[in-house]
Amino acid sequence: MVYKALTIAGSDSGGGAGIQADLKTFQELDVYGMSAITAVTAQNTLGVQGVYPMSVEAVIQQIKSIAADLPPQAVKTGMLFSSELIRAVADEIKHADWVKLVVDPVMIAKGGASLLQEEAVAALKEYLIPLAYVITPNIPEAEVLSGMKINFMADRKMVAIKLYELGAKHVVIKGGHDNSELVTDLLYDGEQFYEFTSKRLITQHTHGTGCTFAAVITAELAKGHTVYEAIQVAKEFIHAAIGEELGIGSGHGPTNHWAYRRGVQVG
Ligand SMILES: Nc1ncnc2c1ncn2[C@@H]1O[C@H](COP(=O)(O)OP(=O)(O)O)[C@@H](O)[C@H]1O
Ligand SMILES: Cc1ncc(COP(=O)(O)OP(=O)(O)O)c(N)n1
Repeated sequence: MVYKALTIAGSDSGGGAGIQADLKTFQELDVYGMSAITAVTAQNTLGVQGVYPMSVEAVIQQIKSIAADLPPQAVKTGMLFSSELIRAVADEIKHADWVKLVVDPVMIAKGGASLLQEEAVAALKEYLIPLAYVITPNIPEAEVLSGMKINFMADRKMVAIKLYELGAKHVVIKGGHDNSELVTDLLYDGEQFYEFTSKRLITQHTHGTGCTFAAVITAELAKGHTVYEAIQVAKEFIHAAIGEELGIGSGHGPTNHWAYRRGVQVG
């Protein structure tokens, strides 16, 4: 059986995040990767130098072409940029009846560049999040989506409930932006909370962690694993990818997508 996953996201010319991170991750996990590109970014480890959105027509045709011939078992969305693109992508996903949908609500790159227009947040909440099987915001994204401030784990739990009420079946609020010694990602499935914790690795090479983490979940869902199992793998994958630095570029370097496959053990 060949498992197939589709990413609907932006291109990162530097190869650390976006479509490139997703396809590398799918490949590392033995899942056949496909893409629908929503925007091209000119980007490197120092920041984002340009954002060039695709037309709605171009994005929709890419998705239709895949749906007609290569139906994926799981789909991920990343950078969607505008409310027009969000609405059109949500319509196509609904039409294709793709259930295993991982929505990574990408808003701002680590260097500060905006990858989502401000007015598009409402469209994310109204059209895409209700279709999500899993949503994977980081802390700042969860704050924007909920309109609530997160200081402690108790706040994160309240926000997770609020995001679940938007219609996502599983909410994962990632902990990379917290400053504690341990990094905890929180899962809420509508009934219970689960915490996935690892040691915080001290490095500036964390470009693309969110994309990679959500791509692992997508790949594992495509293989038929549960959300809980998929997050366990995602946490191990990202820990190895951050832990064994490639050390390339002079800014926030990309993670190492082959570290997990090579069985790298990071303390
Ligand atoms: N310094 C770190 N050490 C270990 N794990 C990390 C670190 N930073 C992020 N992670 C992990 O990487 C994933 C992405 O987290 P986060 O940085 O919050 O997302 P984003 O890249 O979307 O901002 C999560 O699984 C988180 O636990
Ligand atoms: C094209 C593109 N998509 C998404 C991101 C953001 O990726 P993320 O994994 O959140 O990593 P950082 O940019 O925050 O390091 C991106 N930069 N480019």
